[in-house]
Amino acid sequence: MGTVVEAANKNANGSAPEKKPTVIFVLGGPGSGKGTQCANIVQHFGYTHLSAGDLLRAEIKSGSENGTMIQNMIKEGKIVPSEVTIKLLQRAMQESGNDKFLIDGFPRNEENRAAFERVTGIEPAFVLYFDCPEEEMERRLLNRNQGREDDNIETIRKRFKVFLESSLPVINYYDAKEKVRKIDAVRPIEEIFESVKVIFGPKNEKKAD
Ligand SMILES: Nc1ncnc2c1ncn2[C@@H]1O[C@H](COP(=O)(O)OP(=O)(O)OP(=O)(O)O)[C@@H](O)[C@H]1O
Ligand SMILES: O=c1ccn([C@@H]2O[C@H](COP(=O)(O)O)[C@@H](O)[C@H]2O)c(=O)[nH]1
Ligand SMILES: [Mg+2]
Repeated sequence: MGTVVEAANKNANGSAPEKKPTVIFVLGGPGSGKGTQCANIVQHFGYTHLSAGDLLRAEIKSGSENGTMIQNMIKEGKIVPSEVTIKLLQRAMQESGNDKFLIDGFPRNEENRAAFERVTGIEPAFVLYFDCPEEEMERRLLNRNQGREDDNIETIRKRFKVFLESSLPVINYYDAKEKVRKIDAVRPIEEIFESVKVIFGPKNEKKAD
């Protein structure tokens, strides 16, 4: 006979429940360096990086029926409806074959957050928050040169406003649950990654190939 904890961990049919994937939300203002640091974390710690913005941009390119709506929202710096973004994230998680994910740039508002937790049943292990002042983020975005339709001063200002009004409350929500790991993002990339490494810890490092 198993322990009480083992019994509680079994489904109605007596089988062990599926283990939930580990999810870390990577948040911060536009241009704070989320994607840059996620690339390093992937190399070092073996997570799969899912940028919600990249998934939405790929959906536009795929010719999906939602493409025009997504493109218009991104040009305006607005937040795409949760059901669209969550479906893309769920599909990418399934296709990855991995069980640990950096979800970058999502959830962007309270509705995103609640819908993700309701639909997937997943709560983040923690939230990595890259803290960067607007003037530095603006400089980085205007110099990014990746041809993004939203890297122009007019859309950048709208994105900053949406971040302050809608995304910061999500960070505050997780902060109240002591889940936020805040990083000073106004330093050289390598120095920031040293702080990131401390948060993930040496025991989570990938073994050398
Ligand atoms: N610590 C840093 N110092 C200077 N430049 C940086 C730093 N980190 C990233 N950058 C540069 O700033 C730009 C924005 O970085 P990145 O794309 O990683 O930000 P992001 O948070 O993912 O932005 P977005 O929210 O728009 O997707 C890139 O050109 C990147 O090379
Ligand atoms: O969860 C999300 C993520 C992104 N968007 C839209 O995409 C752009 C660009 O996002 P980046 O994270 O900067 O790549 C963002 O301004 C939103 O318009 C979204 O709606 N929901
Ligand atoms: Mg990014």
